[in-house]
Order: sequence, then structure tokens, then C-alpha cells
Amino acid sequence: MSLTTESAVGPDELAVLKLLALEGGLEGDLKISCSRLADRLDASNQTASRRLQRLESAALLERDTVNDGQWVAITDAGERALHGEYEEYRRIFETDAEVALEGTVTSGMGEGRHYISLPGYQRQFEDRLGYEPFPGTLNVDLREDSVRRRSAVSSLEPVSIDGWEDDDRTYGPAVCYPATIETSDGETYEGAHTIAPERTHHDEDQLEVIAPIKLRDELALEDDDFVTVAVGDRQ
Ligand SMILES: Cc1cc2nc3c(=O)[nH]c(=O)nc-3n(C[C@H](O)[C@H](O)[C@H](O)COP(=O)(O)O)c2cc1C
Ligand SMILES: Nc1ccn([C@@H]2O[C@H](COP(=O)(O)OP(=O)(O)O)[C@@H](O)[C@H]2O)c(=O)n1
Ligand SMILES: [Mg+2]
Repeated sequence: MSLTTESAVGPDELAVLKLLALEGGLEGDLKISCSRLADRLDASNQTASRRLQRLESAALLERDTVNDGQWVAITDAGERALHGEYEEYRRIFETDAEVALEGTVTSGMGEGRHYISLPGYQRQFEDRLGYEPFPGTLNVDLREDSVRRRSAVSSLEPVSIDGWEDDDRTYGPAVCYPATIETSDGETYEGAHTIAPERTHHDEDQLEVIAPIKLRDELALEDDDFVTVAVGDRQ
């Protein structure tokens, strides 16, 4: 990442943003003095001031200078930048335990509701997942890199749902994995599962999620909202 322009933000600036967040900068306005910040960073006043300026130019921080210091507030974009760092650390320390897939909520063909409600599946969901799912599947349109990463899910411990038949026809098997859904606001729901039916009209870029509750209501989700689906057990 280039640090040559005024607004360039690199690891040094992110470190300042993290420090401000640790002091409560995400909760609201925070009063700081450049000299105290310089002390904490083990840098000169000039360096501390330059890093704050760069964060402000990149719209990651809002500032209001007063006589004895300045008021700062981390913006939504600043919070997202910190969250990006957090996700990377999570990937470093939790690689074996879960696979984080990212995408946007989308509407499907309205068939999920029918299949999830069938008694031959319902019995198995109650036995093997421990709950009666809300009738439907929350469909997530995966980003390209997540479509690729999806194959890593097969190294995790699955919950298998068997195929079955009634008088009219046969129904295909499906594979579930425990999952946590996280919205871009940081709201999470932990008790969900991904479900991959063997017979489906969707490609690998569509992830379907089931849960005991309606996720759209619980997490205030609408089509095109960004979500992270952390697949696998949390350590
Ligand atoms: C538990 C479960 C079992 C399914 N079994 C079948 C099946 O036997 N045959 C089939 O054509 N589709 C089956 N489907 C796939 C649905 O037809 C559909 O492709 C998918 O669930 C997406 O629905 P949606 O777009 O309405 O969310 C199944 C889906 C679920 C959730
Ligand atoms: N646990 C769940 C399951 C489905 N849903 C939603 O419930 C509705 C019915 O699910 P569905 O699979 O039949 O419909 P589509 O995914 O085809 O739109 C959809 O709007 C899903 O996004 C949810 O919010 N939470
Ligand atoms: Mg669905």
C-alpha cells in the first residue's frame, strides 16, 4: 500500500485507529491530545498529527480541534477498516475451526419454505440439529473469493440429512454445517446451519442458511445486505 499521498492509510494509521478504538472511540466523541497520542505511539508530535490527518482525509475519522486538544470520532468506514483487520486475525487463529464466507442476502425461488417444512426432513432436523427450522432458507449470493473458499467447508464436521420417500416421489439428501451469521453492523446470530441439498436449482455461488428463527427479522436483513457466514464450530 502506498503511503506517498496525503490521504494514504497504511498499517501505521490503522494502529492509531485501533488505539483510539481501545480508548472508546467507537462509542462516541473522544478527547485526545497529540502529545499524549505521540507518547503512546512512541513517535513525535508531528508524526502523530500526520497520522490523524491521513485518517481524516480517508474519512475514517472525524476531528474537531479545540484549544487543549481535539475531539475525534471513528466513522462507519473507520469501524469497517478495523473490522477488516479483525477478520484477518480471525482467519490466522481460527483457520481449522471455521470458514468465513461473505456475500449478500438475496431472494430465491420461494421453494426453500416447501422443502424445509416436509415432515421427512423436519424429523431429522429436530433429531440432528436440535431444532425445528423456520420454514425457508436464507439465500446468500457469495462473493467470488468466497465461492472458491467454499470447498474448504468439506474439511469440517458435517451433519448429514438423509434422502427419503413418500408415496409420490423421492427426496434428496442434504449436508448441514453449524454457522454464525454476522451483519455489517456487527449483529450476530450463532445458532444457524448452512444447508446444501444434493438436488438443487442453485449453483455453488448460492449459500442457503437455516435457523430456528426468521433471520431476516432477527437481524433486520433485506436483499443486498452484506453478511458474513462463519461456517463451522467456534473454538
Ligand atoms: C432440505 C432440502 C431438500 C431439498 N430436496 C430437493 C429435492 O429432493 N429435489 C429438488 O429438486 N430440490 C430439492 N431442494 C432444493 C430446492 O428445490 C431449491 O433448489 C433450494 O432449496 C432453493 O430454494 P429457494 O431459492 O426457494 O431458497 C431441497 C432443498 C432443501 C432445503
Ligand atoms: N431462517 C430463515 C429462513 C428463511 N428466511 C427467509 O424466509 C423467506 C422464505 O424462504 P424461502 O427459501 O422459501 O424463500 P427464498 O429464499 O426463495 O426467497 C425468504 O425471504 C428467506 O430469506 C429467513 O429470514 N430466515
Ligand atoms: Mg431460500
